[in-house]
Amino acid sequence: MSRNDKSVEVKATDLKWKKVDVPDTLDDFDGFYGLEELDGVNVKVVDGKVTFTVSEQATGETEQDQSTAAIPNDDAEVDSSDELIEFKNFDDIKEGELSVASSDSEEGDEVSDDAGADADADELTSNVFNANVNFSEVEVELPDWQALGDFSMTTLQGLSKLGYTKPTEIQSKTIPLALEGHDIMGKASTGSGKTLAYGIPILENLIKGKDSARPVALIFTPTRELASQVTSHLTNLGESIFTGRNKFAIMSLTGGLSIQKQERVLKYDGSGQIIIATPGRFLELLEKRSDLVARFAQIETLVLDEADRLLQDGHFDEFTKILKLLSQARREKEGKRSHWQTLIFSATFSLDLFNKLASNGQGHTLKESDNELEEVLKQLMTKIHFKERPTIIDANPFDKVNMQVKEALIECAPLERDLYVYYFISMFPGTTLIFCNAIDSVKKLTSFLNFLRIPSFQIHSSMSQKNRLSNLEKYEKKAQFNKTLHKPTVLIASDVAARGLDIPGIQHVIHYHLPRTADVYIHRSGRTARGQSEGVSVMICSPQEAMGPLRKLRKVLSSGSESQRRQKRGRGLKWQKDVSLLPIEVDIVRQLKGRSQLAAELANHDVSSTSLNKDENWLKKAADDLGIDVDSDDEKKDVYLAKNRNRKLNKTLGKDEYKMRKLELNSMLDQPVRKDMRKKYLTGGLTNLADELVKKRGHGSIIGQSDTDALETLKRRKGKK
Ligand SMILES: Nc1ncnc2c1ncn2[C@@H]1O[C@H](COP(=O)(O)OP(=O)(O)OP(=O)(O)O)[C@@H](O)[C@H]1O
Repeated sequence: MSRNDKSVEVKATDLKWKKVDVPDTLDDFDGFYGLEELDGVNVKVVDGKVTFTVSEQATGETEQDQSTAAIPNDDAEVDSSDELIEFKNFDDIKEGELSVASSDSEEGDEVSDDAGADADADELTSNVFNANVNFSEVEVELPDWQALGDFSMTTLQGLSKLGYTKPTEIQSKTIPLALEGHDIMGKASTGSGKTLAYGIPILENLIKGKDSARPVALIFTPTRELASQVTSHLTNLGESIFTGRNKFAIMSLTGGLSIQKQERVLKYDGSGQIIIATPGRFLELLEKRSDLVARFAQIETLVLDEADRLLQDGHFDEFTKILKLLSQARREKEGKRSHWQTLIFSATFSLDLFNKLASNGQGHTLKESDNELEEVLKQLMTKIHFKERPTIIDANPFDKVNMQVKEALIECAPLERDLYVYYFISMFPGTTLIFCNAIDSVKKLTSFLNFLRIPSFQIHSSMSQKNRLSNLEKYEKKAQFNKTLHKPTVLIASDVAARGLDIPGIQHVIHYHLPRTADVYIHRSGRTARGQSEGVSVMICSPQEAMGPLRKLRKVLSSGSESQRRQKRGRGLKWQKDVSLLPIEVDIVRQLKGRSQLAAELANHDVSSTSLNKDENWLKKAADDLGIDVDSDDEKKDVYLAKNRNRKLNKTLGKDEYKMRKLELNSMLDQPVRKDMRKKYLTGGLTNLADELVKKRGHGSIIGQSDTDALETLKRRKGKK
């Protein structure tokens, strides 16, 4: 198509497909192997959909001319965009799918009306072309993204491939300013796309940068998992930049992995242009290799993801040391005036952070009327040297918990937490992430649920990095498989997994223990309802907790300036009205009680005996290292060790006892749980349960229970109020 031709968009079905003769060796199976090709057509992906444009001149000609016009002759200028389209995996296309595309349909074929043909054409385009198009080889248009800035085709192709046709609110507000180099403090709810809000401008700088030796950005995250996730998010988005570029251009630097290997990789040309690091490991590297200080002092952008967490606890000291080293080196090399761009993001710039920062400085306690973010920023500016006063972008000014999260509460006796976790997962067999405040509880709950034949995986901070990542992968794989069977899959974690982790498809978050602070609650609950999806967050607490920690938590969550809240919700809600009680089917709880108790005993045995073995091995190893014999009486003499040992021994079972309980539990688990226990016969009562069973309708493991979706159950309940 020559440049000065105007082009018009045409449907796939209106294109002049040309059959390609298939060699005689292949039986043609009624065209199933029929290859079709096109030329003189410009392919473009707009808003994620494949479109075809041909020159206006070509569409106005006769059938005969069009077919020759479609074949560029020697002297006609062949536009680089003219393409022969060959679709890979042709045999993936179901038979007849292309029949809509071929213009020379056989005589007597049923000619569907226009609307029907259009619908078929759209279906064909989506099934065949969008599913098969290789985004890195076609031109992409994403108008809503391109309105934010002049993006490279690499970024647009990456966004198209990921299916992100529209930016989220925090992305729309952040990206234009970030591209201009401004300092930004961004706040947006969990799962709202903050990673790409700072990631896309940085990727654009990498793509457009001329000097592959100059580092572009340093991104700090509080946990290794989050660093590895941000690395894969950015690598996925910018996938096509790696052809002809060092594959370590984007890399993570975290603990738990070999520091020697990381040093070696950093020596390759073009490596580490974008670094995603945890402060501890990064500081270790800077202190070990002064040349890295000079190198990374040249960055264009510094990012603090989960900034409030990074500036709390242990991270803060490491972080300020890193900034001091880099700022000093920058001043020496490029003078006082030169400074990198700083972007800080979180879903919670919490009061706790403010009070911590204020307590170290000359700050004052925040009054209700103050603007929380402004005050936190004032404090931050005494700790972090910004290039200018950062622009505050608050994409979530009113609500703290993501609006797409439906919250609920289960009140139960302190010793019935396990039973109600089992009840919830039995009733709502989806994907569930359970948070515990203690690692011991994580271990016990994992064992408890596995005894109840509920596939459960654990991640907590005392596991090695390798085990944490492999358990996360095992969970995701199992969840993918169980989803097709409508069976539950559970991940149980300590708060190391509370922040930032973007685990696909988590439907429910359960707070087995109430979190210690409001921001932990917000981040935990934000592991569900990612992107555009919705989710459920359930707190399990005793009546005593309901009047103590829960009351405090709900009041902090429902704080924020009252006028803002009233404006947003029409009237301030009392905290009790914020959260609905999860409806409980008491007769089902009763049926689950026996098996829950047995599983709890078996889990206690498992965890205690494992721990006792570990203690013994540790004691033996310590004695060997000291070259002394361990005398069994020594333990008895040490009061603490003896007490600790007895506590664990009391939870272990004898071999026969263990076997008996396991047999008893398994025979119980083979009995179906039945809603409304009083129904003796499957065919009696209002619903014919036998019919439901045969047709596999309703619940997979509770006969007579139809609801399997917690979100719908809670929405329906909210509607009743
Ligand atoms: N423009 C977009 N359109 C659709 N999905 C998106 C878009 N941007 C990001 N996502 C997806 O939304 C999910 C959440 O993104 P991300 O992890 O960046 O959220 P976040 O705000 O950083 O969350 P958290 O506060 O928990 O760290 C991810 O699965 C991401 O791939």
